[in-house]
Amino acid sequence: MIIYDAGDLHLPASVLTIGSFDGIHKGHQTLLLKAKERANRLNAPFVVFTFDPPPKVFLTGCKQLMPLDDKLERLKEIGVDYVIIAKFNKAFMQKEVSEFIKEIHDLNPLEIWEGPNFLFGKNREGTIEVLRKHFDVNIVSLLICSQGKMISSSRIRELLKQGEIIEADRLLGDYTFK
Ligand SMILES: Cc1cc2nc3c(=O)[nH]c(=O)nc-3n(C[C@H](O)[C@H](O)[C@H](O)COP(=O)(O)O)c2cc1C
Ligand SMILES: Nc1ncnc2c1ncn2[C@@H]1O[C@H](COP(=O)(O)OP(=O)(O)OP(=O)(O)O)[C@@H](O)[C@H]1O
Repeated sequence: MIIYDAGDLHLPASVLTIGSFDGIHKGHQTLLLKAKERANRLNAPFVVFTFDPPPKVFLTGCKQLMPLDDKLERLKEIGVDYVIIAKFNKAFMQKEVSEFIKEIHDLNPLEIWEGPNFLFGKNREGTIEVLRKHFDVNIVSLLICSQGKMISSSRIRELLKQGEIIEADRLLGDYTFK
């Protein structure tokens, strides 16, 4: 189910992950599949809180790897129960860390899952340590590629810019979730 306003969703329990997830590359897939596994284990709905457009696209004008509809399709294949899509704009960006945390409380996450470099809130002031004061936050290890390089949406954008389509595709992965 797709929700456009986080305030519209109140859950007694959930497993949550928050992020841009542009491209749903292999690193994202590792994180999403781990969170899904935990949601199944805890018998709680799996919620993804994402942004449209991805914050980096809005802030820097860089190329978006994947249209929103494709992202939603991938998330459905992974078995996400609820996707919250926050419109990322100047007004949303001003939201304080404490206000965002209040919204998350309405989802009653039993666990939040992120990668190690996750930040959130106005001026990117929200860290994993801040989030841990309120929730059980779990971190997956950063997935790197076989040459030891970082897998990230930014790196894939860079590879595409340089015409390295095969390498970019490799990092995006083949989406065999079913
Ligand atoms: C309430 C809120 C406010 C944000 N404000 C800013 C901001 O002022 N500057 C910024 O660069 N990013 C801002 N972001 C985006 C985050 O830096 C980050 O992109 C987002 O939490 C997704 O994490 P990810 O980039 O690891 O996917 C904000 C995010 C949230 C949730
Ligand atoms: N290679 C990776 N391994 C594990 N988790 C990752 C990896 N890349 C991103 N994540 C996690 O996925 C979530 C969403 O991150 P985000 O969409 O910003 O990814 P990103 O690839 O780093 O994007 P960008 O390069 O545009 O900043 C965050 O919790 C982040 O830590």
